[in-house]
Amino acid sequence: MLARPNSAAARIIPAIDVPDPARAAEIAAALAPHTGPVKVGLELFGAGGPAAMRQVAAHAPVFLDLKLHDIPNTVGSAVRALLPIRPAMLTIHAAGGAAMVAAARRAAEEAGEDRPIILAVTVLTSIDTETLASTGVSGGPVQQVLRLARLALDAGADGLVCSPQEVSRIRDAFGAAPALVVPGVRPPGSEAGDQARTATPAEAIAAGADWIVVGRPITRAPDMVAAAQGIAASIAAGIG
Ligand SMILES: O=c1ccn([C@@H]2O[C@H](COP(=O)(O)O)[C@@H](O)[C@H]2O)c(=O)[nH]1
Repeated sequence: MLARPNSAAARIIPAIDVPDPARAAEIAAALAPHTGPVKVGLELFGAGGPAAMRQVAAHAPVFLDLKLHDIPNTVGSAVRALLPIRPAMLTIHAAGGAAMVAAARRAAEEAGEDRPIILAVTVLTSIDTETLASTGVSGGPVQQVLRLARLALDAGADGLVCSPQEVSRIRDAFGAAPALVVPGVRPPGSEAGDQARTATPAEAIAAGADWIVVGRPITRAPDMVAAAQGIAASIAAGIG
């Protein structure tokens, strides 16, 4: 399994959300010396499938963020089908329930020691209190994140995806063991866009994130490498 990061740069997962596999491989090649694992998500996987993921994986371990959410048999089978492309990390939705999480973990274990880290997405970082309430969940994101975190970790998830605003609460409740991968991260002065629960890279890491996921603030910057280096410097200094 992928080890926890040991440098500020290694904590940054750039999200390569482009629909062009060749461009994605170029971005991965440029950023890999300055960051950690790279994210392949629904946009790139939808455009280029396993072949696109393999091209990216030539440069860095892949955080395959497909957010699987289906009946347990289907999710277990989907995880099994993805093992040959060797994702380092793979996401499922905690809201799929304990049996679904357990099926994902069991399937991942078929890969042996090099198996992917199974990460359960709690509440998407684009969801605020009002949006969550509109789906029938009252009490706010923190409460729901903690509820889903317990469900997922008890069922066998290796870690969680949550916003920077819940990281310290998760560490308080569950300690150092769960791997925490944290999107919704915005360097000071950058646009939140559709992200609702945000904090800066340094704040997310100080709260206890293992990895932060940063997409547009890096991939839409005039100089992607400089943007990634700036984020790493802010983490190392604990500022920003
Ligand atoms: O709750 C979640 C889970 C995953 N993501 C993913 O992270 C990146 C964030 O991209 P930005 O451009 O930095 O907003 C993106 O690939 C999402 O699919 C998330 O944002 N929130």
